[in-house]
Amino acid sequence: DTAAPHLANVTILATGGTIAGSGSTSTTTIGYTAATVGVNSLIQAVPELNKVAHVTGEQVFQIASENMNNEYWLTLGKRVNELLARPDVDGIVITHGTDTLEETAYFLDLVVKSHKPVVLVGAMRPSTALSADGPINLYNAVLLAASHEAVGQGVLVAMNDQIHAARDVSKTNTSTPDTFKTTELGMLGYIQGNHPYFYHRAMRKHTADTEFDISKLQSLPQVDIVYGYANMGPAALNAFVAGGAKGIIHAGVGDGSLANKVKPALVAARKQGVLIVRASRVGQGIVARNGEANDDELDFVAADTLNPQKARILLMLALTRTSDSKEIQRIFYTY
Ligand SMILES: NC(=O)C[C@H](N)C(=O)O
Repeated sequence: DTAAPHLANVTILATGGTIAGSGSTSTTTIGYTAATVGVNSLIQAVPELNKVAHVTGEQVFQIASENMNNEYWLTLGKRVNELLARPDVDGIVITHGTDTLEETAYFLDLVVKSHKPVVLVGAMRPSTALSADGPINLYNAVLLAASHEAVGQGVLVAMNDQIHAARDVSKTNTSTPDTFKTTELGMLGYIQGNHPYFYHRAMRKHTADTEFDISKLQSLPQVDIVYGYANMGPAALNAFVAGGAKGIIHAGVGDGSLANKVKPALVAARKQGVLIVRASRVGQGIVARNGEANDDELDFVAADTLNPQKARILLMLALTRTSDSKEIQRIFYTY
């Protein structure tokens, strides 16, 4: 460690993904193997990290992020909270596959109990590829996690020289390095010339200001997503309810409309105690309470601007606190 003594202490928690992937040739950008390179190799590949922080690496798990699950989230969230409670840890970077990176970021945004920076980062090209994006993304993420500008900003995503808020960012392209976008609500800023620049801040409550506590949880309640489309019927919904779902995210068409063929099954599920959240498959815009459906009468919850996969996370955490739908609606307008 050749870093200067005044530098921040940043822990890199590695979880796998393409940033830790390797392919058979330098032009292999699909059909490579994710989650093969260990955290020490990721750090050694970027000696410039030593100029911006005292970096420590820890391999939390090693998976492609399509295999992310609730148990991994609880393990990761607890580890982040343990580390951030220590006075000798100033910030955390999490290397992660990009497929579910936005979900992990939002989960941590809701359960991390600290104002210290937490930054998620990934790559779209494996470490062996020409112009691999992992090393520069990792450098930017460590720079951001070591900065005073990132303190109190909630969990951040650093990709492609941009800074995004966990709640609102999404993966928008299957393969290009500029895939992470906060399309309409807007990203928070840029990283340029070894400096983070912020222009916006997240408005909803996050990190140290949330009401969620995972420290004693061993599991999360089952919440599933049903996808809306023309000719949709109730079969998937009924299967999830029969399979034990405590909550359902209805990723409806438009602004969360309910098809006549599906609505009775949603009402029946709610009568059995299953929480129903109306979200949208569209990707942008509000699903408003009592907008496209009478949520007061149906006892449903509106997702506001959360996409279905993030609404699932908020509903799981809400269900660890309450099963009252009005209280859960308050939670959906708070985070
Ligand atoms: N670019 C990536 O990281 C994709 C990979 N399938 C993952 O999410 O682990």
